[in-house]
Amino acid sequence: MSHIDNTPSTPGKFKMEKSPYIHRLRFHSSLAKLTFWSFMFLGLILIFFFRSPSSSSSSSPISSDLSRRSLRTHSWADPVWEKRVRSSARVRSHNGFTVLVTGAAGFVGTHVSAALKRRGDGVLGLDNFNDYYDPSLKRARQALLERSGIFIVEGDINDIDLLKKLFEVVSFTHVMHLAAQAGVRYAMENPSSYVHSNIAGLVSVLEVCKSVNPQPSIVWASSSSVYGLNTKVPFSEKDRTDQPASLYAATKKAGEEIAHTYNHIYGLSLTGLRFFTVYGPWGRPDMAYFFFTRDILKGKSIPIFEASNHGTVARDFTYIDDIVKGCLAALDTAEKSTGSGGKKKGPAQLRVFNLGNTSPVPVSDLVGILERLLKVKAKRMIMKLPRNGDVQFTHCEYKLGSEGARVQAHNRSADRFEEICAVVSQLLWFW
Ligand SMILES: O=C(O)[C@H]1O[C@H](OP(=O)(O)OP(=O)(O)OC[C@H]2O[C@@H](n3ccc(=O)[nH]c3=O)[C@H](O)[C@@H]2O)[C@H](O)[C@@H](O)[C@H]1O
Repeated sequence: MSHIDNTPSTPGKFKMEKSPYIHRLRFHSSLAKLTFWSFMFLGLILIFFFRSPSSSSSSSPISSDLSRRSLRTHSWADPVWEKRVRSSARVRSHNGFTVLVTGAAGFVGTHVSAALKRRGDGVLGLDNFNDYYDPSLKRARQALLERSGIFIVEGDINDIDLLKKLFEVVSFTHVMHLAAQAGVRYAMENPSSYVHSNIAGLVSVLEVCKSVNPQPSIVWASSSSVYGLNTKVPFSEKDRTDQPASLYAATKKAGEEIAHTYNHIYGLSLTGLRFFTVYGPWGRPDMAYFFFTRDILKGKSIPIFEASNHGTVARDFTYIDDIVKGCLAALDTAEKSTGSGGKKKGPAQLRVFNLGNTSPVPVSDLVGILERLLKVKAKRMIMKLPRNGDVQFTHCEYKLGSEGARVQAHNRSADRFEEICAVVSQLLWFW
């Protein structure tokens, strides 16, 4: 792949280094040691738990508990840690930016971080490596970024003390805020994770950004899902966004309103990007193109949704390289925030842009492409579109000559939909 230099195009190459035979041999000889150290470790945890002051005060607020935990685990006083942070954020090109990328071990975060670094910007990553999907994929992306000199600090965006510390060490000119709880259907299972990351997390990032001096410009990930149950196509930024069909969409919509507030009160420069079903190398295993490929190869049935009256379900699938170009263009065109130290000094830029491919593809066609490239016939199971967050279609509109033309200019050209299969089949080492 051309888009991440000097790195393998799939994480499979990392996994290959771990031989299953080596694991098996080591397993028997290490079993006794493992049992011994497990008991030692358990003992230490129990001692720590009973001696810990927080274990006796169950009434302490969650936030301060989180903050205490983070203070215990971060090695902030460690000059080596600070050196890594500074070195990762060092600008290597004339007029380059210093960018804090949240969610850097995520799918989009990894690609954006690598692209920024490649053109000479300073990049520091932040990620909590949660287990929404297999964290080993996030670790593999981390290893990839490390090779190009990008350090990912392990921590949560809700950890205000950590965010403040990062701004103390580095004066970021921009924040690329991509950390979020993704996936529309998972919101039925774990609603609070969406509130925690997409609302509380966004607020804590903005709280810190508004307080520092100088304030950074912020570009952040909204979603095509904010168009919700709208039936007018294509979706324009001017369309209504008050009918979300999932809690995910509602939290992204809330994010857009929160952005308005911080822009209005504190003069933060804010650009929200509505991503349309992003796909590509290093993608997320919870997405349909991923598990469809896995299940077709396993001979399992594929649930293909259709709307009432056999209506087609379609998505404006958008290739990752286009999204990266849009993110970089949004950073490049972002104006400076106007406030400082929590005080607004004048009106600041506030923008929302669609980032999509502008040509929706029916899900049944996606399965057809996978069948052709995998050379395996899928067992199609046509199902009624469930009422758990899915919308019938998404369709991105761009207006040439509009304010967003520069940000969106790149997104109309590429249609690499057929790369899905090649990429995903290489990623199947996860299963
Ligand atoms: O643009 C967004 O804002 C969102 O894009 C993505 O959501 P979606 O567009 O729902 O992607 P994805 O799950 O791959 O389903 C693809 C298609 O397969 C259909 N689908 C899905 C599952 C299934 O079992 N059967 C099926 O037909 C399904 O109905 C759909 O038509 C991101 O995950 C989300 O985080 C957010 O960024």
